[in-house]
Amino acid sequence: MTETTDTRPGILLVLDGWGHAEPGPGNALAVADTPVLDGIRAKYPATLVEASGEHVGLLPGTVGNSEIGHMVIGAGRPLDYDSVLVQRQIDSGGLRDNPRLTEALDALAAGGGALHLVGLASDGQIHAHVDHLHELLSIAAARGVERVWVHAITDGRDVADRTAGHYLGRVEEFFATTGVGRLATVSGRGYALDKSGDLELTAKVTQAVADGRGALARDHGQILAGAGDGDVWINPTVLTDAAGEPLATVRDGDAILFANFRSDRIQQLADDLVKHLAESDVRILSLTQYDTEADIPALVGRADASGGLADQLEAHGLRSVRVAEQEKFEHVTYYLNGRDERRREVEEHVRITSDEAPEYTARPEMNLDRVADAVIEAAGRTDVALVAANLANIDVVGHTGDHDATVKAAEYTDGQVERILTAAAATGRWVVLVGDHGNAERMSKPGPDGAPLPYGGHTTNPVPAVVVPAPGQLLPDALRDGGSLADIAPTVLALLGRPSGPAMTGRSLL
Ligand SMILES: O=C(O)[C@@H](CO)OP(=O)(O)O
Ligand SMILES: [Mn+2]
Ligand SMILES: [Mn+2]
Repeated sequence: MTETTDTRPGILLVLDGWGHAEPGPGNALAVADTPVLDGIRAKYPATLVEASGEHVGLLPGTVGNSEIGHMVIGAGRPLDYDSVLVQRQIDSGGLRDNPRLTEALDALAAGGGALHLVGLASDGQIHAHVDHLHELLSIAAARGVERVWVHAITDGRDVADRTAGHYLGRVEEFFATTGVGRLATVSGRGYALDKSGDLELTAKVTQAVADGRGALARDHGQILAGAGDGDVWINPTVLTDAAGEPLATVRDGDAILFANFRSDRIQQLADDLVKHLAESDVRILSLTQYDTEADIPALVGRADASGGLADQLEAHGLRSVRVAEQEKFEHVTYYLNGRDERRREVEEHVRITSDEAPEYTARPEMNLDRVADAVIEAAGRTDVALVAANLANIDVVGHTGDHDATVKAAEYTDGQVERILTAAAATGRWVVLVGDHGNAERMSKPGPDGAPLPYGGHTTNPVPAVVVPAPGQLLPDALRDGGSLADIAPTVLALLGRPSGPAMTGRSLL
């Protein structure tokens, strides 16, 4: 790690979903007209860094995601992500003997209560893995629990759309192989995993899961036949018996286990169900630790992510201003700080909100101009050592799967980056730009018949990392190749003229 003697304040821009791939079908970033981003990658020290799989603490071959991406950028080291910790407990047999789980299951077996499993049914591995339901069903059967209800959440965002039938079929196979379990409700993730605070969406799932109230269907085939808007927006539906009665409701003596390993979306549903069942005698658990208001016991704890950039800035008395739109505000604050909600005196947060409902395809610009305004304002302050911002468009619009809207999102981002670079030069600041995982560089995937289908999910591609020097700043003419997101915090600290944190295993790219 080379310490620059030339210490200057700077700006860290995380371009969400900004991955790298060779030009080709579906690469919206290669098609987009982005002269500023292309220009700095050619002119200034730049490289590609890994942002997926074991490089950032995910299982090998797993696409990157915003949580682990921002956590590793902040921590300056790979972190065992919750999905890895769960898989490790499964593989070691630890989950089977997990005392919180066995105590709950034994109480159900003794009292005749039912277990309700609530989770995203896909193998997208961003929020959940459907195979974890298989393990939980198998453990419940082994502990003598007779009734297990699966409340499946359909995806269509982390995996190709209209694949819910495939995954629900897998869940039905789990029932056959483990000898226990039935499907009780099916809800699209647009309802069940809303994180915008729209509790009307959440309530429809809570009523279906807890009270068996909502649209009715005899089997999941009937549900999918009516799923006109794709997997994300499948109406929360209750499965019924021949008489049209709901197969399951949550009763006293039952237990609910949330099976997503990622908290930031399912936590809204978990809190709503806890409130809804406050007067009931229902044990509620989660597979991993959730950031809910309610205190929900978790089966698998999370890795320690302390000692990162936020702690180093605080230790050196360096003020930072964090800026993002609401979709990515937690990422540039809470996750960048290692899932630590302590607000440090040297830290200021600017959350850009909008009162109109987001229309990402129609308005790929989102509110990025206001994000850039806030970055430029903070850059003008001499008491601010670091401005750290997330530019959300490329990922958030990328998730729509709409190639042309994503091209526009990238082009608009290019223009706003130009404004920020101009302000940085005027205020004597360097700028580090990095993606947190790939997305828009791959907007289509071959379907079962080989024909390209729209794909709005993340990728395992590396992401660009660029250092734009402050005017007159002396920097090496190239960045070290072969790095990962773990090397960003050490690079930022070196540019600030500070050493890496002792817990950081990443090394400066300079
Ligand atoms: O939107 C989300 O929750 C995930 C995709 O499911 O994306 P990101 O990791 O970028 O938040
Ligand atoms: Mn992201
Ligand atoms: Mn995303």
